[in-house]
Amino acid sequence: MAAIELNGVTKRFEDDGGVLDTLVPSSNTDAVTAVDDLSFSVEAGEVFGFLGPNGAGKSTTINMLLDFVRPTSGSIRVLGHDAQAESVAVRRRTGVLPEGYDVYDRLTGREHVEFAIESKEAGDDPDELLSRVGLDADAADRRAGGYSKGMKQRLALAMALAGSPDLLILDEPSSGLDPAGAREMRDIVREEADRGATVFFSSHVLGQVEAVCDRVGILREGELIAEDSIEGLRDRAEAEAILRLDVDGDADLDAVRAVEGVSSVESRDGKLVVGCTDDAKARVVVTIESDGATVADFETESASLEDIFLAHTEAEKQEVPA
Ligand SMILES: Nc1ncnc2c1ncn2[C@@H]1O[C@H](COP(=O)(O)OP(=O)(O)OP(=O)(O)O)[C@@H](O)[C@H]1O
Repeated sequence: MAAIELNGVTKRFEDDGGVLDTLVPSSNTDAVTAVDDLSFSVEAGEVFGFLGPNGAGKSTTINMLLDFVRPTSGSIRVLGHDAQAESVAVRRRTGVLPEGYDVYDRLTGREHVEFAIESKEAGDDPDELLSRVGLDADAADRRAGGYSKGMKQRLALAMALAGSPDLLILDEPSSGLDPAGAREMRDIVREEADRGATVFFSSHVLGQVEAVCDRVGILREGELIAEDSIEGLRDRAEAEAILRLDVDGDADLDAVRAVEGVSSVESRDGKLVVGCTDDAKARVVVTIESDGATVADFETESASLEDIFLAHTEAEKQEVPA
């Protein structure tokens, strides 16, 4: 069974502060399409990494799963419930670590977790949850206003874990955590998946999701541009070469993009960087030179997973090299 299912979901924020109104004329130039005809599903028990650069629409999607934001069109089901009509049922069964969680300065860490346990009508031991995220009894007794950024993030995770939710939604969970903290967080994600929870994990850092996710979806400008297992992405990376070229003169980038086997073309550090299959390398050089430019030098290397991610997310930033 799918734990999360989106069908043709679009969210346009109008200039009225984001209030849903499908009757607002589409000619409204101040409107932002945060999510554009998005369809995908996450299976129960899966750890799904939701990747994308800043502003891609990740938080908007999460807010729609929880009915904090209403889609302009399309339908969303979460844990078998309609995300809008049955949002109370969804939230009861979901633990959320929101991006940039603001603590209540004057409440202690323990009081935060007690509050989360009560609101889930659960019977967890608050100290156990706190120690699971690495906050000891001393920290539990302190007011959260004095916590470091990483401690606040740990506290938010403890609150999300209250009541052993069927679905965990973690928005940039590693932000503010040191490497040891990020590792502990990943261990908890795996433990939660092992007990059968579904984990929906958003991040703009590929490395964070690579170690822990079964599958990833890459979002760019509100659209899902890739959906694959980490293994699938790795296979793709192995089949790809990265070509870094020093070009004298203006290369016709559209012509390079049109070369069979080319998946990305962009300018990085004054070089033209082309992602392509191995056999397309010669065609790329010929295409550049047939247009009057000269390839002064070039080097090739295998693509890393990071390259694949950047190729997908930065494709709009293509420019002619200086
Ligand atoms: N309430 C809002 N009103 C107007 N525009 C909004 C609102 N919320 C988000 N947006 C716009 O929607 C787009 C997607 O934003 P969103 O916060 O969903 O991206 P994100 O992928 O979570 O980014 P980040 O990684 O920076 O958190 C952006 O262009 C943003 O400016």
